[in-house]
Amino acid sequence: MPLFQLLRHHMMENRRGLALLALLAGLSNTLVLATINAATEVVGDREELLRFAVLFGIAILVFVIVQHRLMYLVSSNVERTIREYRTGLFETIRGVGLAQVESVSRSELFACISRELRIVGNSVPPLVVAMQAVVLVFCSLIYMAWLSMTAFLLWVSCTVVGMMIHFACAKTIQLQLAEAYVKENELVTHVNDLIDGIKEVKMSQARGAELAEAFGSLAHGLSGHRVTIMMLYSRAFVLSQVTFFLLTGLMVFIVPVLSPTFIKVVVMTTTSSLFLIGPVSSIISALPNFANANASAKSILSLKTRLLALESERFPQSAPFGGFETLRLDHLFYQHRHASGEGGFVVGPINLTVQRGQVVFLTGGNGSGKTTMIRLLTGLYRPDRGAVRLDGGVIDASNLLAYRDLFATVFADNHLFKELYGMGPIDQDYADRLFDILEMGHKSRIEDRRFTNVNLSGGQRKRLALIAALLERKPIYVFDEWAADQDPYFREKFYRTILPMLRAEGVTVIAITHDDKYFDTADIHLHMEDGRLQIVRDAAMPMPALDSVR
Ligand SMILES: Nc1ncnc2c1ncn2[C@@H]1O[C@H](COP(=O)(O)OP(=O)(O)OP(=O)(O)O)[C@@H](O)[C@H]1O
Repeated sequence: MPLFQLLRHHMMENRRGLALLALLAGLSNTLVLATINAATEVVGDREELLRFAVLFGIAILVFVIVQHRLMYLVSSNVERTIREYRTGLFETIRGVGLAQVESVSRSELFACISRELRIVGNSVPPLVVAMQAVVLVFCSLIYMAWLSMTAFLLWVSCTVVGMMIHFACAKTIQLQLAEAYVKENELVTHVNDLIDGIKEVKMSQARGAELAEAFGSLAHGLSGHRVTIMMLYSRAFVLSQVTFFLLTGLMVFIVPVLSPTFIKVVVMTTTSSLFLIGPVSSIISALPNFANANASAKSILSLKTRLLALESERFPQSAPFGGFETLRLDHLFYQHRHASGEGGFVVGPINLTVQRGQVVFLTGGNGSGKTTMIRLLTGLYRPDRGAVRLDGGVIDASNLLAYRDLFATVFADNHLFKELYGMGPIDQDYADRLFDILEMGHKSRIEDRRFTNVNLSGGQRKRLALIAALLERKPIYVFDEWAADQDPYFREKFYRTILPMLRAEGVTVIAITHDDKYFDTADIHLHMEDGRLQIVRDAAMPMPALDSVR
């Protein structure tokens, strides 16, 4: 069962304590019942009655203490499991290769990390009550068997019938829940569309109306579905309750006929039966929770299995590279793969040599392979063939993390982190200088290692991203069409002030660009066409620094 599979680990660690507490809770509950029944026999005897009252009080006290402890133990174990799943999913995503992480559905991931795990957590208190009720029912049945075997057999057979009815209903409910889950995820996808595409939605009445209609019809279908599920639950509940009413009726009307016992045994078994209705009802009402939590656990486990099947990139930590003199791409070859497994666009083989301190420009038409080439160069994609070499040494799994740490990047679809995660001590003078050059001081600043404001225009956000990258003080900078978002004034600053400043600092810059006006600022100009790399100009070397071979 998925829910048990999900919670098993920590529950099994504490299984003895949990079993003991659940048993004690059930026994103390049964003791309450037995004490009441026994007290009804001695109503005239004050001394006896007092003794039973004390026993009654002790049973309740034990119940309260045990119940409290049990709930704490279960809740803390469940919350620990939820926490571990959340961080585990986060880490798994972090560890999956870039080429594969894009295949993960965002809405499914968000749903699992928040909604599904919460449903599992919320299902636990009613499930604990239900578990105790199971123990209580079990103990009370033994007590009832001791009172009257006939009453016991009647009770057990009716309960079995009631449970069979319930499980038959539960199967249908499970199927309906699985369908509702799919519809809920589709709803989330539509909300994502609305938020991510709000501008496009606002700009077209027809688009907005159609999206709203699709959402409305999904929501309508889902609410109808939910009503059906609730009605199925209600039917199951009513059937179970009726079974119990019939059961209690049997105690009063049939047991005296079948059993040659005294009237007081009939009264006691009836009391027991009535006493059991509460716990059994809590078991029944926990079943919807259980079914919901089970469906959620199933989706969580399924996502986890799919994520684990993706190629993980757990590379070992290695000593950082102090710097480098020569970076070489040696017969690099990479082929994109479609979700079907079919091979796609091919980049390479690529041969390129870059010396420390050089400024390299990469140009090329849309879809020519520039981004793919940059991802190979930065180690985000692993080449199918060929090697990246740093000062002659091959970059492989053993030193890839240290290699990636050589780069600071501003990608075209860069994400601007408000918090400067992973940055060492910030050089405040350098930061002030960068804010001055990029004229961002009046818009934002750095306080407590975070930007005070990131609600800015696209171009301004890119300028902050550039500041963040430069503050990393890495030996290689990669900029993917950074200047595309800037006006001519800041474009000029980028090519005529920032790049020369970086060259003077002895760092290497590799930039994808289309600004032909500034091509003179580069030491090497590369051009990409249909996955092949060509050298346009190499100011530093008489011989071409790269050759394109296919
Ligand atoms: N994840 C992917 N899976 C399959 N094919 C891909 C993937 N990413 C890119 N491609 C394909 O690889 C080719 C090169 O894409 P790439 O993004 O490297 O080009 P680009 O030169 O950066 O383009 P642009 O200037 O438009 O950003 C394209 O034909 C594209 O469809």
